Amino acid sequence: MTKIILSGANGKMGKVIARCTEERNDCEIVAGVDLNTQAYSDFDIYPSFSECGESGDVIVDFSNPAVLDGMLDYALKTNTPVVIATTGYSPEQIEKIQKAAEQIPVFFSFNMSLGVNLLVSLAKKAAEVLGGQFDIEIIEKHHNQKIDAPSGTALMIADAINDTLDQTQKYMYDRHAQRKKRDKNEIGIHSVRGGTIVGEHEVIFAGHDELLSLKHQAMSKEIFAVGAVNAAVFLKGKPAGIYDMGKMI
Ligand SMILES: NC(=O)C1=CN([C@@H]2O[C@H](COP(=O)(O)OP(=O)(O)OC[C@H]3O[C@@H](n4cnc5c(N)ncnc54)[C@H](OP(=O)(O)O)[C@@H]3O)[C@@H](O)[C@H]2O)C=CC1
Ligand SMILES: O=C(O)C1=N[C@H](C(=O)O)C[C@H](O)C1
Repeated sequence: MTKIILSGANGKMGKVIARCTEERNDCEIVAGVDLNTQAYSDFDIYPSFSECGESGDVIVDFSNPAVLDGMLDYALKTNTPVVIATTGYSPEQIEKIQKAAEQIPVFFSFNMSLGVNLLVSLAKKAAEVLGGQFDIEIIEKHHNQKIDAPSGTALMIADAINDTLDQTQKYMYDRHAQRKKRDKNEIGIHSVRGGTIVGEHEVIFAGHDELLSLKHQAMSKEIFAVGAVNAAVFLKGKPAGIYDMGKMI
């Protein structure tokens, strides 16, 4: 039985995770952390990690970048593995996560769905073949409650393509102020926000008279919850290091 501490317990994803663990017999939530400490299930919710009086086997985090420092302090002090799904981190925060992974197991992915993991592989393959000849643009669409833009997944896809193309690409987030043609070595990244869109990511490779499009559409938040809970069960007992979807499936 994997005992989970749920960070962001009162958020949209936190509540889906709580529901998802109730249907499983290999894990349970023993405590939550959230600014809103109102309990809705049979575990207590603490306002911060420094006030969390429980211990668990793994922390699962869908919260806010502001939680990172306190969460990593707690995880390092108590030697607790962490599944980090939150997006919107600064480069310094990402470095901090990587440093923590030298001491504890950290599962870190901006998208916990199976399909996006495959989309990343397909986009890398397409970039290998078409990079340099086709223009690459990423369009992400999310609900109107999302705080960060572009999405963590859009950046993860762009980084994977850029790795394949030997870091030759610049990211272009906004052409509003541009008074020039598109640069050959750029990846355009565009964000749409509206309604209850769960999450869509499309990568287009636009060439002369032809266009290739790779698209993933999330139909529910459950796909992320299932991936994150599977990651928590997978992470228990693993040695220190950085893990992602590719290492789990
Ligand atoms: N990797 C993946 O597959 C996925 C990642 N995500 C990411 O997960 C994160 C959460 O998403 P979602 O559940 O939709 O967002 P919500 O805003 O619904 O939930 C976040 C929760 O964290 C709480 N919170 C914010 N700041 C703090 C703080 N300083 N200390 C303690 N709790 C805090 C919020 O409280 P309050 O509302 O009071 O601010 C809220 O209850 C986002 O970064 C999102 O991008 C989402 C889906 C999939
Ligand atoms: O905030 C969300 O909802 C989501 N965020 C993640 C991201 O920023 O990529 C993943 C998913 O698309 C849903």
